[in-house]
Amino acid sequence: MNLGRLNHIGIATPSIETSIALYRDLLGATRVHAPFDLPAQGVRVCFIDTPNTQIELIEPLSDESPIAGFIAKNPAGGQHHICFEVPDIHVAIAELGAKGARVLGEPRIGAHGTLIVFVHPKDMGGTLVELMETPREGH
Ligand SMILES: CC[C@H](C(=O)O)C(=O)SCCNC(=O)CCNC(=O)[C@H](O)C(C)(C)COP(=O)(O)OP(=O)(O)OC[C@H]1O[C@@H](n2cnc3c(N)ncnc32)[C@H](O)[C@@H]1OP(=O)(O)O
Ligand SMILES: [Co+2]
Repeated sequence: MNLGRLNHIGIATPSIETSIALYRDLLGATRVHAPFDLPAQGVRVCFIDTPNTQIELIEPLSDESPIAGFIAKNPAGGQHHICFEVPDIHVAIAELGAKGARVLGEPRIGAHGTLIVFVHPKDMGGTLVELMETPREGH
């Protein structure tokens, strides 16, 4: 598996609008994309561009959201996951499994429209890691 670029840092929040204001007004973020719902993943998402990666703000869409538990434990939100690009998600899954790491669920389409999976935080030193298949040119 070739670990690629840091595609985004996932920040869980109880309110995407509140978090947008923080990044825009406190940190001077200038490229804030329009928020959108990702019902299949149980989250509302907003990408904020930085020069070398993105911030991915994620807000639970319901109590069944995979991040509802995180927000219950961290009511103000906080850093949730980091996402790296990989050339081939299936190769990554096979190699991680062969090394005994738990890959959570089946690959599914993420917020950037390519296949993603998550590695259990307990197998990555306490950090929830998302792997995302590198977008093809022009996508
Ligand atoms: C997909 C759209 C978008 C994209 O980029 O394309 C996204 O990234 S959306 C992101 C939201 N989706 C996910 O996070 C899916 C993967 N996550 C999961 O399956 C769960 O969140 C899971 C399994 C990591 C945790 O589930 P849950 O919170 O229900 O379980 P526990 O509370 O029992 O937690 C178990 C254990 O893990 C620790 N934990 C939980 N979340 C995190 C985290 N974000 N970072 C680090 N550690 C985490 C939790 O503290 C528990 O540890 P323990 O020592 O047992 O208390
Ligand atoms: Co993500």
